[in-house]
Amino acid sequence: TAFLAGGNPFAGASVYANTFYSKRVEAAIPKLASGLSADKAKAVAKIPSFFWMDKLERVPEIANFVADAKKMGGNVVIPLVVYDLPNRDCAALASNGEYSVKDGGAEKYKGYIKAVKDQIVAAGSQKFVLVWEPDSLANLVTNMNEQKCQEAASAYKELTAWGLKEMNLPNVAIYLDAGHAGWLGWDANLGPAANLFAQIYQSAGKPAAVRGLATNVANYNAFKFPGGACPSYAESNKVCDESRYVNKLGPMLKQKGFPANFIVDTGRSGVQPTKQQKWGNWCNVIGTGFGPRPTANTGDALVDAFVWVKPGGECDGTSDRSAPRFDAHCDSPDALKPAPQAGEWYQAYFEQLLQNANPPI
Ligand SMILES: O=[N+]([O-])c1ccc(O[C@@H]2O[C@H](CO)[C@@H](O[C@@H]3O[C@H](CO)[C@@H](O[C@@H]4O[C@H](CO)[C@@H](O)[C@H](O)[C@H]4O)[C@H](O)[C@H]3O)[C@H](O)[C@H]2O)cc1
Ligand SMILES: [Mg+2]
Repeated sequence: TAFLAGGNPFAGASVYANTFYSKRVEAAIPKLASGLSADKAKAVAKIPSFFWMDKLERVPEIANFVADAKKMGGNVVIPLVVYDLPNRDCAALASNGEYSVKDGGAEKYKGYIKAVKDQIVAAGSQKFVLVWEPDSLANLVTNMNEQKCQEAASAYKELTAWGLKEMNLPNVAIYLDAGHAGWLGWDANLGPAANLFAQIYQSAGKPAAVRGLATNVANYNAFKFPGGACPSYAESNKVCDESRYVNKLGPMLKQKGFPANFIVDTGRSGVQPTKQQKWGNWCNVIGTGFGPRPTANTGDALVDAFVWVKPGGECDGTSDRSAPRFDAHCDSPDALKPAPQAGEWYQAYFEQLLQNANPPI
């Protein structure tokens, strides 16, 4: 397709920093703890992060971004996350979505995808980069023991292949979510993961709009671990950073007929090693900082860009044991508390990221 004819959709492009996030940062400034710089917070509002369409009612925001992006002129890409599968986040409780397989969720999801497609088609030549359904396929690799994942597995696969065909548009570049080094980088998981991603790509008819995979979305791993040695929490997993993960997975996928490129979420990876007590702890991890700034100059031919997919300051899940969607991971000793519901603004977490940013903001 025209957009991807040149290969890397981020090359020579400016990435749109959306007004939904910048408004949240503006509102955070008067509440900043003393000692934190309002100017630094303002600077973060201009760093592009992805907008998560985590419910149907958020889809019309796209039109606002398209109008706003027009003012920038030049080669702009609008970054969005498609994130509303039925039985979403099937192995966890914190980010469950509005649709469930049991309750006609597959048909409702098709309505959601069509609503996104309508907005993208209406945007004419405006270009979009889509991260596709964080955690979904990764959960099918490692969590088929979870009842909600078992129940959703065929829906995840069928709806993903169907959705990619629907979204195979000339002004779209798509990266399927591929978990991260600490999730699928283990020897036991790499093969099954490569098989599943290649299978989905084939069953979707190898869509030209699919550029590859997104890794480390909403997680904290380094792209390249400082000094090369793996942190203790990586235990026996030698694939302990995203650079090793993509350079292992990429050739496996190419061999299976899926010539994937990658984008890596560096939004919360500024502090290494992290303070995770267990590598599998994913919720509002303490001590983290904004990481390497978004760029297409990654130094790795397989990696199109470093991106900020999880918007820093948006919560991973509530720490309130009595609240809906409470997941014990968010009450872990290495999770910042008290935390609001997933997706809500978490002021203290935003301040933590700002304080610990590396490189500094
Ligand atoms: O050979 N060995 O010695 C060996 C040892 C251990 C092995 O097991 C592996 O251990 C890993 C942990 O170390 C597990 O990885 C964790 O899996 C969780 C889901 O279950 C993920 O959670 C998601 O995180 C998302 C944000 O990233 C959230 O948005 C989402 O809500 C949330 O659900 C964690 O990131 C991810 O780190 C693997 O499954 C597991 O297979 C395998 C082999
Ligand atoms: Mg989550």
